[in-house]
Amino acid sequence: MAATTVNQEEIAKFSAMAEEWWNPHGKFKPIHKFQPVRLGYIRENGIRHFQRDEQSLKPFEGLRILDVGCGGGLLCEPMARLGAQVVGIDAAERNVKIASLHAEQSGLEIDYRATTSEDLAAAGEHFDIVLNMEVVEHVEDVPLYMKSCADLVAPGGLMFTATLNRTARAWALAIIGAEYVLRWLPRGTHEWKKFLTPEEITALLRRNGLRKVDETGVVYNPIADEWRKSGDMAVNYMILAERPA
Ligand SMILES: C[S@@+](CC[C@H](N)C(=O)[O-])C[C@H]1O[C@@H](n2cnc3c(N)ncnc32)[C@H](O)[C@@H]1O
Ligand SMILES: [Mg+2]
Repeated sequence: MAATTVNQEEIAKFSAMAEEWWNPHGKFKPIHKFQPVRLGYIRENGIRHFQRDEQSLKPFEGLRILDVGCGGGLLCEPMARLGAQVVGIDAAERNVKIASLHAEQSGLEIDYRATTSEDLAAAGEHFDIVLNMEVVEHVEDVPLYMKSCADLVAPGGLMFTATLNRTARAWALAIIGAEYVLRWLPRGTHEWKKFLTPEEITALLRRNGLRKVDETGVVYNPIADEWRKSGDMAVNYMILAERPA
């Protein structure tokens, strides 16, 4: 059998929840709550890196963006609104259908495809920005996944990775807290041993020709009921890397 990043159980799990993607109070509530902090991070770093006008309504005009494991398109749509040409891929056919339908309703043109990073990389495509957000902890064959995502980054391009750290605190908060106590996520959403540390992600990026340019933790502030950037990377974190031009 050829190497694959697809874990069929994971794909079945996400397919079964596909109707929920755009419900801010549904099974993807945590992702909806992450939106402001992660969109701000992508926008701010994209503008700085590609020397775009901060005041522009469409600062990503002319950039090609790939969203790997795009789900219902929660990141693709805001990227298209910022002016980017967006390709969204997901191994779950149902996600791609839901995402396409939603984009149509939103009046946005987004190229959604039911495929994987390894197949797209084999086809030789390249993007200015690759978004790898909340996916790596759900794939089979992490080295192949990270290699194919990295291969998709054009020279001078960026890759954003967001995931969960493999710490005792991540087990307590992201699994026991979020799945069992608060019930923010369905039980079984995450498997602790699949989490990767920032050092592991950074090493995988480096091995595949990308250089880390920034990293940040993302923490929940219960008083404001919002997620914010933080120096604390013990649970949720994001890493920004570039492929030197
Ligand atoms: C937690 S969701 C994240 C969705 C989206 N990136 C976001 O942050 O809004 C993980 C997504 O990755 C997809 N996925 C899992 N394994 C994949 C693979 N090997 N290739 C492509 N997509 C995959 C799942 O179907 C699911 O839609
Ligand atoms: Mg996840």
